[in-house]
Amino acid sequence: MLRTLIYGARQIVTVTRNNNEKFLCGKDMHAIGVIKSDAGGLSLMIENENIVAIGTDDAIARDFEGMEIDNKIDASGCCILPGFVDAHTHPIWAGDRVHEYAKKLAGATYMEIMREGGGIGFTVEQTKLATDEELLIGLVARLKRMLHAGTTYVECKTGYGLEWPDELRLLKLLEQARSYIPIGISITYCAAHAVPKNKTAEEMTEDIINKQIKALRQLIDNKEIDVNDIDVFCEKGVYDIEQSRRILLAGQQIGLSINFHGDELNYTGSAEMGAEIGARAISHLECISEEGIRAMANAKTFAVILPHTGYILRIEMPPVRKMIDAGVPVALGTDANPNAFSSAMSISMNLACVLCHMSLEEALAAATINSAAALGISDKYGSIEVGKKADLIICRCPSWEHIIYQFGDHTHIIRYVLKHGEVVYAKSA
Ligand SMILES: N=CN[C@@H](CCC(=O)O)C(=O)O
Ligand SMILES: [Zn+2]
Repeated sequence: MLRTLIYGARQIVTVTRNNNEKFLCGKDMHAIGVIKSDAGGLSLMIENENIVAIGTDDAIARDFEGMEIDNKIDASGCCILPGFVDAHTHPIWAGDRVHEYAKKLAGATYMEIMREGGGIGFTVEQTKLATDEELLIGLVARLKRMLHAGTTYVECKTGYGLEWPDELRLLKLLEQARSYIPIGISITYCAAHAVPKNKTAEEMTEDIINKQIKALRQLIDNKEIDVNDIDVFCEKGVYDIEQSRRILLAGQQIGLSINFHGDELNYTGSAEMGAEIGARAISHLECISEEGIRAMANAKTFAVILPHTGYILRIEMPPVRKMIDAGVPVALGTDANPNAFSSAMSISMNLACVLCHMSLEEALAAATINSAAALGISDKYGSIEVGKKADLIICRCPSWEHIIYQFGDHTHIIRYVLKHGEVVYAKSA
């Protein structure tokens, strides 16, 4: 057995307060657990991959007296937080879209660019032209940036292939990435991300249901690929509400959880439809209705908020305060993709606080335990609790809030990132 001790910390941010909460909602999102030391430091003991004890340095030293400790990490002057869980990313693609960024700054909308063949269509073309090796190198480099920014688990969507052979290639590369980088990966199948040129949404709906999802089922049954969720871009001019419902239900029938893009640029009724069919999570929701908020609160469907997207597109932010007050569990993601080019959850949290009016505590709960729950993994990840996986960030700062407050400066603050108890990133002195 490998035993690792982290000692001397100023604060340990457990996030959950009563152990075993699988997510936080309503007022509980603001009341996160933080252990502070009045005198002396705080310790956390890890055995193999798991957290086995949390307490003062003195108490942990007493409890483990005489036992062999293989690694010791000095966290004096530091705060320990759970690794961030990024609940929504599109990390596998080729060809950037910096030229479109300039167009957007000059006033072009997301849909205007998409209708001219840019946006997702442009990235699909560039991705098709790239070799497997190029795609894998780009993917692993992006995942590495995320890991160094404190993300220890990430949802990764396909969606720049659209048709089966191309989507299959992306699935295989996402699966391969697991052996190149120690970050947790939850794969989401998102062939319904856009409609390919010369096809209609109806033709693609049939193709995805009758061809792609059937082929996917075989791969999953043969244990060739571990896919978790099914996704659709449910949006005016992309997949309509009924096409989205059919695709999502077909995915659900092969055992995938429903986790999709809805009510982003226009109100489509995605929130109501998602809650009705048992979606675990719906992302964006900038245009959600009051009825949609009630439906998601009742169904306890996670709202995955992506503030970087609203910021870059200069669109109205989702009504996050109303959602939290109504009891919708709120999670957070970077949306990392060639439109919203960003990989740091600390930046998403800052934007969530300033632009979506979340408190620091709510933003952290959304970026940890709730994002883990939005991916169905909060039994093991998303908080610091005895028995959970030791996915941790050690930050040098006077109090944990600095990781959000010091906008864009996470590289200066994060000293160590641990995945399953192992140091996978250490800031050079
Ligand atoms: N809205 C749809 N999909 C992505 C954007 C992907 C892209 O533009 O390449 C999103 O979540 O923002
Ligand atoms: Zn997205």
